[in-house]
Amino acid sequence: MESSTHSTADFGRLVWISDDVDGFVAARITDITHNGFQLTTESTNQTVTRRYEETFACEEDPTKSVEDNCALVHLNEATLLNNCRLRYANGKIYTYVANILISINPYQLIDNLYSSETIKEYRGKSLGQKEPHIFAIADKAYREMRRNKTSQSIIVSGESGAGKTESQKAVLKYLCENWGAEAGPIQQRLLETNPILEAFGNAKTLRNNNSSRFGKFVQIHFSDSGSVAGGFISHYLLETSRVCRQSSGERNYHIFYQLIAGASPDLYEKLRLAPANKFNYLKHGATMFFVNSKSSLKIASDRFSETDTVSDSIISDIDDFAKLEKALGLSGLGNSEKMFIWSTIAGILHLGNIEFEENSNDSRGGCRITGDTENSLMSASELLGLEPEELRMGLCARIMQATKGGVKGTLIRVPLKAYEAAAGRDALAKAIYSKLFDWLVAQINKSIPFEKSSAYIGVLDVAGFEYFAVNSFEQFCINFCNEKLQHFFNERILKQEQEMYESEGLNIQKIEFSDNQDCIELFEKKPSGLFDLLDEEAKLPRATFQHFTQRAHESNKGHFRLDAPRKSKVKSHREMRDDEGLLIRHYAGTVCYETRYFVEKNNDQLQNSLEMLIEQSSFPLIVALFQNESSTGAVKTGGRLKAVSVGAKFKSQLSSLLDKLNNTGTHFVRCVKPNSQMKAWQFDGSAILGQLQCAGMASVLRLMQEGFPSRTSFSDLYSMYEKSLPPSLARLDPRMFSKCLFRALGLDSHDFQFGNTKVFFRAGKFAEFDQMMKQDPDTMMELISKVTDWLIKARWRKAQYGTWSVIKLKNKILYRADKIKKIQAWMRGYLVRKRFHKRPILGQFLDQIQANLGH
Ligand SMILES: Nc1ncnc2c1ncn2[C@@H]1O[C@H](COP(=O)(O)OP(=O)(O)OP(=O)(O)O)[C@@H](O)[C@H]1O
Repeated sequence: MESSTHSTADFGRLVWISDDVDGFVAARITDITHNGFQLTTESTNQTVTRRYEETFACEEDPTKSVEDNCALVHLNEATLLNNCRLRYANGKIYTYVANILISINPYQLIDNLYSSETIKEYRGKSLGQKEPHIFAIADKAYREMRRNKTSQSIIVSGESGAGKTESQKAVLKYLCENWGAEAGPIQQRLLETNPILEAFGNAKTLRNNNSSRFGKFVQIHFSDSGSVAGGFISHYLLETSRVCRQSSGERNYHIFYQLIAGASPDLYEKLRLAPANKFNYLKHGATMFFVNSKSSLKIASDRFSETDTVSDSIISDIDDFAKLEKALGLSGLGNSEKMFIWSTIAGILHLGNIEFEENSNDSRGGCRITGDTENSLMSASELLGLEPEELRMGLCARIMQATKGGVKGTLIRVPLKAYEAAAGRDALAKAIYSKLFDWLVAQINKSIPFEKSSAYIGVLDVAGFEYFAVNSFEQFCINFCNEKLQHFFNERILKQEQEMYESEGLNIQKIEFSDNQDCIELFEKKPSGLFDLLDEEAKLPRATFQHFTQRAHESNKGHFRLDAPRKSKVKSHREMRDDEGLLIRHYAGTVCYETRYFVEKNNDQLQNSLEMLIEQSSFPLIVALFQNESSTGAVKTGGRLKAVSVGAKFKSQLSSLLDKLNNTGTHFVRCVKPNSQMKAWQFDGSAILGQLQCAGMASVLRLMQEGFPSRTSFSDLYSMYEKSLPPSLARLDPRMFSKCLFRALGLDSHDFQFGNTKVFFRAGKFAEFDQMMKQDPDTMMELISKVTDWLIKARWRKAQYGTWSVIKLKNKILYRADKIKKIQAWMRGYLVRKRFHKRPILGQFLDQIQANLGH
């Protein structure tokens, strides 16, 4: 609790205490001990004790909810959780914490929430003027882009299934519907990017039926006149391991099922498709289709692997395939390109069905393709434009360059063991899929070009912090990304904010927050950083994950953020050897990474023989996929192409992303997953609290409680109004003008503070601030007339005061003259009395002397 001193006045007071299930429950203080409280819980009437720091101040009326959390008297994580809970129970998924939007997934479509009518209602409205909404954030970003002439980013974060992608789609829709009309077909194409990205980049996981397995930054570019000019999508870290293997209950990328469900009979036949359970790359995960009972399209009965289906409000395999076809067409892809995509996807499925066995006839210990999967070899070759024999050779042997023995540089064929061939096959499938994804994004970008952009609004949607029972290289990269974003958030919201208060001379108490720079350095510092060590390991002739892990521990001995797995609180992690895992203390919690496949996953380059094989494809598009330098992540060094590891590529992508973010105005949307069962309107307090904490909301709340989240400089405010000002106001200096504006609006002096160059608003007062900053002529004229009125009244008051002062002064002067006369008279009398009073004494004294002398 904020105060450290507690007295009997606390008796009977309601506070929030932590609770394993609800996050916090209300309880009344019944006694105070030397280190904590004794309390009775409100709901269950139980007596409990808690340390002081485990209790949080509660509002006088805990049933009162507010749109902006900053309007509460006590800003802490308990009141935030309670406010969100109350709002969610009333069907409201959005809540502000100052300018940050919290969005809690309803897991149900809410009528009219994203309709065109709602879009109209939010246009031009300040934050706080209407109910909290993602549209209000989009509108704010747009207005700030126009006003400040700088690009803006909306950073949408949250764990898987929290609603990031839906939020991003809503922003896109809002911007396109409001300012996209002039962009013509580009607007439609921008909106149609989602079916393509989702088909190839989303999959059903245990946590989300439509989980994006890649990160993206979608930029909408605007012309000088403020209309949508085009767009650009950057993507990060597609989860390629999913192409070959999924956990039980999860699916591969949607496209595989969509193609099986939606292909016309001819296409189905041509691609030699079959139900999902006939393909190795699909059958280990869930094989059911997503269906929509209301759809007019029905999946042919012989395409089902199982009778079970899944229904989801958003996904339907057969309908989504139809949408995908349309979207690809809108993006400018013709029938031949679509056919290339379908045959590549089917080719990957058949490739996955090729199996290997050791070849006892091969004296060099090689393997061969099993007899009953020869058909799959034929199908895969045909669909990928390869010669079957070339594919067979490419898979069963590796081509290497001789470095000793014989002529140096001679190519030699090294036969592979069955398991090595299977690994090569999977690597090939993953490489083709990820290059296809890169190519599709590049096609989308080509279809939404812009000639001239004056600024953009970018929406960042990347996976939030992840922590599972087993954490591998994917979580390692995602969590590193989240550390970087958290650092950015800290810098933007917390550190810079406090520095500014100081430089502006505002007396705000310093808020402590945990700086995660040391954790970032653990990952990226040269040469001891984990990414660098991983790259170094790959250069060794006998690279092993154990050696990498050992070096990671040795090079970072004593690092606060790194420990051996045996220090973990989880038993299964403690059983890991020191050279098998890394225990990393992230800002959001400690994660134990199993390093087993780190080296392989970091190096996803295809063996030369497979790369050469693909180059021989008779399909130019397949060849082109692998020739695109930017998609391979290769860099030119001294005229030669040098392969870049996954980690190094991701690190450089992230650094350019952060450069972009640093140069834009930022808006944060924190998405929250309300429960792990994906149930509509179920609020699991404890899980939600954990997410709010991970999102750094506790420090924000403390800062907001003390600080002033909205501000503008006097000169900006003045210059915004300058052109419309009448001469009587134009004469004022910017600071004076701002003061007049504030007085005219009747703002309470407690709600704002004047700094050296800026004026600041308290939390919860954004509506007034934004009203002032709105550049629409009507509002400006209204405000100017208010200021003029106020100024006339103020001058009249001044004149009145002046007259009164003159009259008062005259009276005062007369009064004082009268009094002075009295004082003078009294003084004169006193002095005279004093003089003559002394004489008799002196006379008596002289008489005495004479008498003495006479005798
Ligand atoms: N605003 C919303 N209204 C209705 N349903 C929603 C909303 N937001 C999310 N959902 C539901 O939750 C599901 C998951 O949302 P979404 O895919 O946006 O999560 P995500 O945070 O992007 O997850 P991931 O990181 O796994 O991609 C959606 O498919 C949808 O069913």
